Amino acid sequence: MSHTLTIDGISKRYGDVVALDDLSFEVRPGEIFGFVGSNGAGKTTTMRIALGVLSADSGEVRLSGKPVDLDVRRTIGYMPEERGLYPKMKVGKQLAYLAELHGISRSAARNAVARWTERLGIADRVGDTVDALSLGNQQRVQLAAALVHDPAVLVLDEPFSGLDPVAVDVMSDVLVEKANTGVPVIFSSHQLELVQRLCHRVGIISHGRMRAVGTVDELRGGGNARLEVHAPEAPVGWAHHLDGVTTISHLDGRTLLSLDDHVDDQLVLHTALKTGPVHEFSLHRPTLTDLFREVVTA
Ligand SMILES: Nc1ncnc2c1ncn2[C@@H]1O[C@H](COP(=O)(O)OP(=O)(O)OP(=O)(O)O)[C@@H](O)[C@H]1O
Repeated sequence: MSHTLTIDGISKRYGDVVALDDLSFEVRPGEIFGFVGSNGAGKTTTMRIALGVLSADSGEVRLSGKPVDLDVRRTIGYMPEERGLYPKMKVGKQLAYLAELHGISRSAARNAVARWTERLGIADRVGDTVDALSLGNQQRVQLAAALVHDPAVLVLDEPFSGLDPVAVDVMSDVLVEKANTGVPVIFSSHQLELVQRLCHRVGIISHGRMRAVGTVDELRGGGNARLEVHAPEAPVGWAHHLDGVTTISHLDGRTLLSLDDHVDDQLVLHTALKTGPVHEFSLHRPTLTDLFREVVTA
């Protein structure tokens, strides 16, 4: 059965710190949702509340309409940011134990451990204790721990941090594969190129509030266009007087401008030509990184 994870108006304070302020969004069946935001924006707090290990002051998290209780929690595959493995326990034994904790039979757990350790490239380490593994391999074990009980939802807190490029590819393939079976997948990350490439939709959180949600294309369409102008003789500030035009940078005759919707780029070209020759004039849509900067500094 496919599920929708709904975060409905959750707020959370730690003393005076407002960690989450009426946050709402949903992750749909088969969707990979990228959850991005600055350090301290509220991502981990949201995910911990979604899993039910932390309670919200107000608001609710539901899985297909059902509030997250102990039963629902067992169907969620969670990868915590602080990681949560027993360092002295053997990888295979630990994964089988965690699968059984989620209600999987012993033989099914054994099969799942074999399947996922093979898939994640750690099959030859099942007899080792976790603390004997490199950090990247511990992370693969942590992902295996989130997968061995065949979860209905995946909630992953910075699963890509510290992974080598091959491990990033393996992790990406696994998330796509799970989403293709109808599982909603949410992960947080600071690697925005990866998020842009992998996610169906993205949510940008800042100071505990969701500032933008949508497909990468929707978000990029909504952001200001970027104009790159190479006019070697143009003085600093040549575009400052133009209405709706913001200078982002100016270096060695190359100026990067942000254009509001109503701005006619030909007027900008005209202005640039008045300063001398224009060797390059190119308009592009913002990347997710550009949008992120715009949203979090707004
Ligand atoms: N246990 C806690 N006690 C007090 N304040 C906390 C606690 N946990 C989180 N906070 C505060 O809540 C806010 C949100 O933190 P959170 O860890 O959710 O952010 P984050 O987006 O996951 O950050 P990062 O990208 O750095 O992991 C921050 O201001 C943080 O300092």
